[in-house]
Amino acid sequence: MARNKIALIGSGMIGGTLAHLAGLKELGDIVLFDIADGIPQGKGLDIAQSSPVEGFNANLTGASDYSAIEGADVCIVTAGVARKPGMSRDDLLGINLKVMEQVGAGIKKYAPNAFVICITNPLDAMVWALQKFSGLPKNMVVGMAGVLDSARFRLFLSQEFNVSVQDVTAFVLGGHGDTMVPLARYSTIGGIPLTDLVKMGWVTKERLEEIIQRTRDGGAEIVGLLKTGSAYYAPAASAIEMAESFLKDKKRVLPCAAHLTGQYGVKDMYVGVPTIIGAGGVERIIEVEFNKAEQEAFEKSVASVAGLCEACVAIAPSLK
Ligand SMILES: NC(=O)C1=CN([C@@H]2O[C@H](COP(=O)(O)OP(=O)(O)OC[C@H]3O[C@@H](n4cnc5c(N)ncnc54)[C@H](O)[C@@H]3O)[C@@H](O)[C@H]2O)C=CC1
Ligand SMILES: O=C([O-])CC(=O)C(=O)O
Repeated sequence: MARNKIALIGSGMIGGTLAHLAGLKELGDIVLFDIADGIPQGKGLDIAQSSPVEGFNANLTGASDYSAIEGADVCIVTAGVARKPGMSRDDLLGINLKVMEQVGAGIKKYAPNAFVICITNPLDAMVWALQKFSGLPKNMVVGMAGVLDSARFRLFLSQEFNVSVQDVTAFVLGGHGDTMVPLARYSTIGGIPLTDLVKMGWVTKERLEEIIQRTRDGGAEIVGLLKTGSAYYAPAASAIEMAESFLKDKKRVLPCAAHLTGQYGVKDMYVGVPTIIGAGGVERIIEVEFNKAEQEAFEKSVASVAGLCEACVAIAPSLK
């Protein structure tokens, strides 16, 4: 059986890490693409030279021409710019929207059957625009954010409770911005909801709220430390988990920015919700019940994403 083909559109910090992880996991042959000629070729060659040491088999190539992504099974999009300290993700909208238009055209022409995972920020608006620019089926275009935000929440919880990260589950839904919605009721330690752990005296409500706020600020905390850009190891690992679920038809239950057609009362927008990802792309959207406070927080987050989509339409009226 021929190997899968994985196209990485954008070969910066996340793109390079994606290529390394996809190689180590033998997910398929990898094409790195970037407009900065030399970078994708150099990173591809460097990672390929690690393969005899690590013992993985994958062809890695770099390109600055979209024809190289022809027939890709998966495209992971990180093309664009990242924020620096003092900026919000939303400040990237104007410049990255133009990048999504080019990327969408390239995918439409050369990889119309691919499963597309968008990472570029501001995530929910960019994946929405990318789907429209590419014209690919909505279930085959998805945004990565919830897996990352939930991983951050899981790490902070495992540290707080001194338990293995493997025994912590978490759901962070809504938009990938300051209004994201970490759900304590649907996040667990060994299957026990955090709200029960508060009742059991394992953690106070106030301390849990601090951990939730640190999760919301997780991206900014790293931007503040790195100063030159944003997180890339955990974002890459998160997108690889989604790609693997598609390629191996694992049907993982993962929070992703998915196209909504009325679920959660939202229409024609991408927002973070629990999904099932398998060979059919986003195969199912899981609608959990919200209590009043959760509903209000989710609606606030959706309103913020809607504002960003409107800002996109103001720049690119064809998106309407
Ligand atoms: N969704 C999420 O959870 C996360 C999203 N991000 C976002 O991911 C994006 C990428 O982050 P990094 O890899 O750290 O940035 P980076 O700056 O290291 O890499 C971006 C790459 O895109 C390339 N590029 C720019 N315009 C292009 C175009 N028109 N066509 C093709 N390539 C183009 C650049 O040459 C550069 O190599 C940023 O927008 C960042 O905000 C970052 C972390 C998490
Ligand atoms: O914070 C940023 O700009 C990058 C990002 O989305 C994250 O790490 O969550």
